[in-house]
Amino acid sequence: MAMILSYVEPPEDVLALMKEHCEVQIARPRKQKELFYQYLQEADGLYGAGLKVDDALLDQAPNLKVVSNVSVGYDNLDVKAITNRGIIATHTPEVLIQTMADTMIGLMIATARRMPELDRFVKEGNWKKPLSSHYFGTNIHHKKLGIIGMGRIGQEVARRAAFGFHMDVMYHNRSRKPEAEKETGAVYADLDDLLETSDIVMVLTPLTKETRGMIGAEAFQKMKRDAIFINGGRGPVVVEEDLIHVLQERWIKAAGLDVFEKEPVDSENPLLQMDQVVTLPHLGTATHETRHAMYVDAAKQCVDGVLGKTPKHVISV
Ligand SMILES: NC(=O)C1=CN([C@@H]2O[C@H](COP(=O)(O)OP(=O)(O)OC[C@H]3O[C@@H](n4cnc5c(N)ncnc54)[C@H](OP(=O)(O)O)[C@@H]3O)[C@@H](O)[C@H]2O)C=CC1
Ligand SMILES: O=CC(=O)O
Repeated sequence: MAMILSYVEPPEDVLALMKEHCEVQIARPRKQKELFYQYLQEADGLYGAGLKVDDALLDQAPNLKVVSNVSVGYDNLDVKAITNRGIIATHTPEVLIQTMADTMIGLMIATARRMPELDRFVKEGNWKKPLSSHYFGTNIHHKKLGIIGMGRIGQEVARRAAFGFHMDVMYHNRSRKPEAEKETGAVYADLDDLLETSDIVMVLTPLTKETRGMIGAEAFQKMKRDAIFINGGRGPVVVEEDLIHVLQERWIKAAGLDVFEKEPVDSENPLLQMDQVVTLPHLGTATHETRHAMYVDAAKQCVDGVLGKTPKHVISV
C-alpha cells in the first residue's frame, strides 16, 4: 500500500480521507528528525506546509511521487528539483482566496483606523474622555489602493476595495489583467507610478528570486509620506530593515503586516514596539473553515498523486 508522510497534524476526518487510499505516517522533521527521515525513505507522498523541499531532502525520498503543499505559496519548494525527478508538486490556490482577501481588507482598515492601538488604549483604562484628534485615523474609502501582485487574491481584494469601499485601484504585475481592469476599474501601473501615487500600497506577490527584496529603501522613498503599507505576500519580499527604518523616520505613516522576514517574529523585533504598525501572526487563511478546506484539498491531491492520477493544482516550473 502506498504511504503518505504528513509533517503536519491533519484533522481526523482528513486523516481518514487519506487512509481510505493509503497508509499515513505522521512525523515532524525537527522534533522527530530520525523518524521523519526513516519514513521519508519509503514515502510515496509528502503532505504539509512550509518544509523546505530541495535536492538534499529529495535525495532521502527515493519513492516520492507527489509533494502536496497545504498552502498556495510554494516558496518552500524547489519546484525545478522536484519536477526534474518526475515528482509532482501541488498547492491549494482556490479554497483560500476569499478568506485571504477578507484578511487583507481587515488589516488595511485596522491599520488605517489604528484599531489594535486603540483597543489597547481602552483596555489599559486610558479612555477617560472623548477621543482626542491625536488618535484619529485615516479614511480608506475613496482612497487609492495600489496592489502589487494582482493575482487570484489581489483581484478579490480589488473587488472588495472597488465595490465595497469605493476605492480607486491601481495594480502592478509583470503582465496585465484586462478582465480585472474591466470588472473593477483597476488601472495598470508601473511599480514607480504605483508607489508614488497610492495612498495604500499592498503587497500580494509570491516570494520568488525576482520579488525577494523588491520593496526596500528605494521603494519606500517613493511612497507618499502619509502612505500606509500592507504586506500579505511573504516577509522577504520586503527588506525588513529598511521598513523598520522608514517607520522610525516617519517616511510613511503606518504598516500592517501579516508576514515577516523571520516567522515567528523575534520578540525584540523593533516593529513590535511601534504603535503605527499592526502585526498579525501570518493568519491570512486562519479560519476553521478555510484551513479545513486547505487540508482537504491538499489531501485529495496527495492521494491522487500517489495513485498516479493528475491532481487538480499541479505547480509547474
Ligand atoms: N499571508 C497569508 O496567510 C497568505 C499569503 N499568501 C501569499 O500570497 C501570494 C499570492 O497568492 P495568489 O494571489 O494566489 O497568487 P497568484 O499567483 O494568483 O498571484 C500572484 C501575482 O503576483 C504577480 N507577480 C509575480 N511575480 C511578480 C513580480 N516579479 N513583479 C510583479 N508582480 C509579480 C503575478 O503576476 P505576473 O506573473 O503577471 O507578474 C500574479 O498576478 C502567495 O504566493 C503567498 O505568498 C497567500 C495566501 C495566504
Ligand atoms: O501563506 C499561506 C499560503 O497559503 O501561502
